Amino acid sequence: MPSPRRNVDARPLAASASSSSSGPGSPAHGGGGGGGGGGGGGRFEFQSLLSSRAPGLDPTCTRLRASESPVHRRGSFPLAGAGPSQAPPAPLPEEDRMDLNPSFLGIALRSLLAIDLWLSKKLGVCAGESSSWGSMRPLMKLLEISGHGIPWLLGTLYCLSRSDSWAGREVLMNLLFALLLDLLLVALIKGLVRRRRPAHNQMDMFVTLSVDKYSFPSGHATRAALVSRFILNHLVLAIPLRVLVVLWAFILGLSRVMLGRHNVTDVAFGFFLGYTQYSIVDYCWLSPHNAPVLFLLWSQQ
Ligand SMILES: CC(C)=CCC/C(C)=C/CC/C(C)=C/COP(=O)(O)O
Repeated sequence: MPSPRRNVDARPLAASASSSSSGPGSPAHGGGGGGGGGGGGGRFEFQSLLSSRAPGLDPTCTRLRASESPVHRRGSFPLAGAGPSQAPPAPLPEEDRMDLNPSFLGIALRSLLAIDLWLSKKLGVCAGESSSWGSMRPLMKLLEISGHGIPWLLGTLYCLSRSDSWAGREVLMNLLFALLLDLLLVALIKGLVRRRRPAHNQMDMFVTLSVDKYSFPSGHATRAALVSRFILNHLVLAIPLRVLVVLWAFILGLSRVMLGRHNVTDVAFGFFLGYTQYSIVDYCWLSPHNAPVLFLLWSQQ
């Protein structure tokens, strides 16, 4: 649902004509059709509406022969009083042409974004104490801490310091590597994309980095997917516990939207990124064979 970047100037054409031919709002400047003319023909639809409906306009507009019509002369627009000696208006800037003629991909992305914003707002039922599920907010915030970077980093370091087997150390060393890689990638993408958190979010999170003012992707969702995949692959757990790990990851992701911290796409991409990060960690798996120095250093601590 593309929306024209500039509003349509509803002034009579004669009034428009008195201003600059490429001024804001003037069709020559790319002001799209008022009736939702974001499509390729929006500019000309707007022009023909004006020339056919507005009474009392300069007759030079209506006297235009078909061959002089702007439909035939792309990039120009007839102006009241504009004589043949006047230079034709400059052609539309490239970015305006793209705006008026959005690709299928552009429309699909904008529609997805609109659905995303609408759904995220609907699901943000714990965004504030006065929200419809506001009483659930403390529970959601507890879940938030369960997926925060600090407890996971400190917990891993603690277990590493207590581990007395090489196998245990190897797994924990890789978990530490995974958590650091996750922090780095999420910070990098947040800094590049710079998508603002939803307007209904209250910024009352426990210890954040400066990039955490941005929402894409959700760091909690990446960690949930990464850690749960890691646990499922490296810990021998009974089936009910495995189900619990998957449920935790899913509910943690959902809670990000319910708390109003994120839009749905932030969480969906976060899950995808976390899942992919595990594949990277698995591919670069650190062991005493390929990273002996790391393991020796740690064992001397
Ligand atoms: C070693 C180091 C740089 C630790 C920093 C740990 C830390 C403060 C992580 C931030 C975790 C956080 C609040 C992420 C934001 O999650 P979203 O789901 O809101 O994106």
